[in-house]
Amino acid sequence: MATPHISAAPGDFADVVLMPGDPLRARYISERFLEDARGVTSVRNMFGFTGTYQGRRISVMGHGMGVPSISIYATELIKEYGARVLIRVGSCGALRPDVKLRDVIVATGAGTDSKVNRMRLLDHDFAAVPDFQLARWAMEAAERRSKAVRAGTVFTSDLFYHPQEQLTATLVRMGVLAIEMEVAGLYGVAAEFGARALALLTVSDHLQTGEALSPQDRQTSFDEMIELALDVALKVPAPAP
Ligand SMILES: O=P(O)(O)O[C@H]1O[C@H](CO)[C@@H](O)[C@H]1O
Ligand SMILES: O=c1cc[nH]c(=O)[nH]1
Repeated sequence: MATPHISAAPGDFADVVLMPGDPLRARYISERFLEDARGVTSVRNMFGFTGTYQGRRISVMGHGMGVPSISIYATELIKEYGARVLIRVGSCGALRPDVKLRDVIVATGAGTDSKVNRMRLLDHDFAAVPDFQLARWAMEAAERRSKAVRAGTVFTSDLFYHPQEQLTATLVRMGVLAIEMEVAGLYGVAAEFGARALALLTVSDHLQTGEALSPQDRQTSFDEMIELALDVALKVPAPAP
């Protein structure tokens, strides 16, 4: 039962899928955190793996860059492979001075310049929010691990190189923490197909100061975010066999 973009067999994916943008980060997560992991798809080198974490079956798959890309993979995972919980583990650019490099953000809502959610909702604005329980589990996990996280809104842009010079200042004025390229799309797909979604984001660069994480720092910071995502995954009741 391959789809146009996923070559896995039925049952190859777990009900919970962690999704980084970069497929190589998906491979890294499977090697670093999962036991008995095996590759289940590699169409276009968008790698997906399934294994276990503390005995719980979990998958991890890259989603690429941008709303169209994550929309394809999220839709096929939910509709064709039975995924019920999608957790984006991504990077983002900080907008506000009080948001620092390495901060982990629990994206409690996402504004966007993408039109996809308006296409879903008769051209009206859609409230792109995560599943509340997943977000709560993420906050509780952060507290247990004594990891400070930021909960707040982000902005999902179709353009990495944005032509509107006033965008950053306007988003700061609206209290938006960070900018990235997929969250609003993920929350829209989940809503459309009755799945649950959450996005955790690590601040990899700062739009105000120009600072950016070194590759080494990037790795360490992402590990902390992935541990939180896995804590959330462990809370999701496993499907009946
Ligand atoms: O690191 P990921 O998860 O890909 O996230 C961010 O990085 C990419 C841009 O460089 C976009 O996908 C953006 O959302
Ligand atoms: O989409 C992104 C990701 C990281 N930093 C940015 O400025 N934009």
